[in-house]
Amino acid sequence: MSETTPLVSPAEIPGKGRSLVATEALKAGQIVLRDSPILVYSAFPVTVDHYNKERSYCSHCFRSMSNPASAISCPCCFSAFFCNSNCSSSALSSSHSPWVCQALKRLRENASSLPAEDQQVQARFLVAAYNLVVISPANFQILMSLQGEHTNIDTASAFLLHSFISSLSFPNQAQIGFSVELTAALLAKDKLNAFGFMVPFAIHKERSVRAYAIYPRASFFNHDCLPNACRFDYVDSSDENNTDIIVRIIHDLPQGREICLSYFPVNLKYSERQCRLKEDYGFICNCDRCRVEANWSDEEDEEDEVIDEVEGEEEDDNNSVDEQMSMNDKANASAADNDFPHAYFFLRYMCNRDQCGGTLAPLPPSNNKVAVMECNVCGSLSNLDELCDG
Ligand SMILES: C[S@@+](CC[C@H](N)C(=O)[O-])C[C@H]1O[C@@H](n2cnc3c(N)ncnc32)[C@H](O)[C@@H]1O
Repeated sequence: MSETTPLVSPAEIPGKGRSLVATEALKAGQIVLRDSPILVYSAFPVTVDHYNKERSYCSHCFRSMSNPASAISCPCCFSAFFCNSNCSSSALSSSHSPWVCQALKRLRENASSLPAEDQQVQARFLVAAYNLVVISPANFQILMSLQGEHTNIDTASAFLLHSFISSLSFPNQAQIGFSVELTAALLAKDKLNAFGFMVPFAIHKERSVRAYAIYPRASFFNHDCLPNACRFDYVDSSDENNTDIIVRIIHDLPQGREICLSYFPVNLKYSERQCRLKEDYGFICNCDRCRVEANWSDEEDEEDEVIDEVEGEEEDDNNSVDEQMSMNDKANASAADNDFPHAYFFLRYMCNRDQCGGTLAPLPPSNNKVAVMECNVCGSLSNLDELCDG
């Protein structure tokens, strides 16, 4: 997308805050946003068990390390690993500045003061966020302008994390009003706006996140349980901007339509979606799909649960896949049913590869008549006609 002809522009949507809407009619597969992160941080806790995992990804570009044994480690903190000397030297003036290096060293040495693994990851975020004050005050201001208030965060947790950061002084601390409220507000911004880079998809391997990134413009996308756009990342590509996020339209849209992503795999059940949106994002979803599913009878929910239970006995640790199966079964059974008007979405836009749960969007439109769909989780490509025939 060029800066002069944006295909989406910010708008205020009643009850949903800021959002992005189409400035013109959009074609399936069109890229509506390409955005570079203001910060990226590792998703691994700092405890020893994770040491090897962390070595598998470059601490600067976050690409998979082709040969972890040859990674260049930071000689000062021994907590950062780089895939080559370019990443190592760029990191020293940005993501792994001397202050970050000192902070990560302290974090590793004092991991017992933050025993919960998610707090160690939050501490990594805070280190990356406060590092912006030193390396890019403008990006720190952008971060501060994103959604998320200090009141969204548990006070005890904010105090604990703030006391860790307070043990490391950094330049301009006074100018930014360094306080526990500021730390809590930053944590809230992370919670509401961070996107995860997954570890490469592999069958029979649990999905997990390698790093989190925060984007200035992609943070404006609101959620819908039947999204009309989905986001792709190509972290392992050799592209210079490999941590950019790319958002593509799933199907044609008219001008003025709000562009929404789903904040999690679309195959979750109504109750689970509502619960996650309330707990993690602080809102009650009232999208078209939720309005329909709110009226589904208890028996329908129980039917799904029975299918889940039977499948769960075979594979207890993969709930989302079980849910996908029941949603797909249901979609096949009632594609023309008014009770399930969004069945078409599951048939057309959900990846049917085992244990994937990704969403499909066409590749950008070309002269080629056949639409090629790409899955945003496993990356598989399929021909739309084949999918429909299937
Ligand atoms: C990533 S931000 C999206 C941009 C945000 N609306 C803003 O004004 O900056 C996520 C937050 O947007 C709001 N939001 C997103 N989708 C929503 C929806 N479908 N209904 C109501 N609020 C929504 C919630 O407050 C959520 O925590």
